[in-house]
Amino acid sequence: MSQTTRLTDGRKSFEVKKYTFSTEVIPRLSCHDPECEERIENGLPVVIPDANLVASARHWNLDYLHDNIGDGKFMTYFSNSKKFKYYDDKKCPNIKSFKKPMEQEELTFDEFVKKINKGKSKGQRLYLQQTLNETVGKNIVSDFLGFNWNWVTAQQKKNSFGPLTNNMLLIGQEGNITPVHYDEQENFFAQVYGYKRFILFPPEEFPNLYPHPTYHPCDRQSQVDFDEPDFEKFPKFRNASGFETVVGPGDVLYIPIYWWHQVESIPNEGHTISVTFWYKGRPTPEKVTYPLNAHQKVAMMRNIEKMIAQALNNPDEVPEFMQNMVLGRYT
Ligand SMILES: CC[C@@H](CC(=O)C(=O)O)C(=O)O
Ligand SMILES: [Zn+2]
Repeated sequence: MSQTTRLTDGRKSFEVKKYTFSTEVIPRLSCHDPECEERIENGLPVVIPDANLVASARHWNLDYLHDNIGDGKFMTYFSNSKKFKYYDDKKCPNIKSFKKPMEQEELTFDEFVKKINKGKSKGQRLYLQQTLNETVGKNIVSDFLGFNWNWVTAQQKKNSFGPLTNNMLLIGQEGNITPVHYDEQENFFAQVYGYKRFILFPPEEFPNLYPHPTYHPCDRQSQVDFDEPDFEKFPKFRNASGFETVVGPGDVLYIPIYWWHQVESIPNEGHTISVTFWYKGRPTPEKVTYPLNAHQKVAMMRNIEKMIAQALNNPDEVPEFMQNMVLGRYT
C-alpha cells in the first residue's frame, strides 16, 4: 500500500494517498473575513465554509434526486479505473493513436442509479457530469433558485468576472479521480454531499506539469500520472509543489482560472454530489502591465500553439516544428 497522509475538512480528518510532491494547506476562511475577499480578488484559492451557496440543496442525496430530478438525460462517464481523464471528442481525429481513457453515455437518472449498482459487480466506475438545465423537476428548480445567488453574484461583480457559463451537477463514486488539469474559467466549486480532496497548483507550475498540446483531445490535462510519474519523460515534475484541502458538505472552494486541480472523491467515504459555478474570466485589461503574470503567459502559449497547428494544417508536423524552433537554441 502506498504511503498515506492525513487531511481535514475542518470537521473530520481523512487518510489520503501521499504523492511525490509537497503541498501546503489551502486556507479555510469565513466569507465575512476580509482576507477571504482579498484572496478571491488576487486570484488565490480559498475554502469558504459559510457562504451557504448551496444550502438550499443540503437535503440532496441520490434518492431525492432520483425522485425529483425529472426524466432528462445526464452525461455519464464510465471508467475501468478510478481515473476519469477528460477528453474532447472533437479533437480525437487529430491524434490517430489516441485511445479514449473512458466511455461516455447519456442516461436518465434512473438508468444512472441502476448502472452504478450493476457497475460495482463489473469493476466499472461511473461519474455523472451534467449541466443543470430546464429538464429538472420543479423541486430541483426551487432548490436551484434557492442557491445563494446574492453572494456569488456579488463576487462575480466585485471581481469583474465574466458571465456565469454553467452550473454542472457532479455525482461521483467514492474513490473516483479527475486527474490534474486546468480550466479557462473562474470556478466557485460547491460541495453538496460527501467529501472531495482537491490538489491545486498555480499557473506558474505549468513547466512542471507538462500539459498535452492544445490540439490533443486531452488539451489542458497534464500528461503526468501522479500514481506512477515518469520522471525520465517529465523531469521537472520533481519540482512540482502545490496546495490541497478536503471539501465537505456546504463548503465552497474558489478555484481561480488557470489553476491546476486534481479532484478525488475520498475512498470509503461514500458517493459525492457537487455543483460548479463557472464564470468567464476577467476581461483583458486595456493597458497591459509588465511583467506578464503566469496565467497571461499560459494564454499566450495556448494561442501560439493553436496558431502554429492551424498554419501547418497537420497536427503530425507540430512536434518536429516546435522542437526545431527551440531545442538547442534557447538554453
Ligand atoms: C469536472 C469534474 C471535477 C471538478 C472540476 O474539475 C471543476 O469543477 O473544474 C470533479 O469534481 O471531479
Ligand atoms: Zn476542472
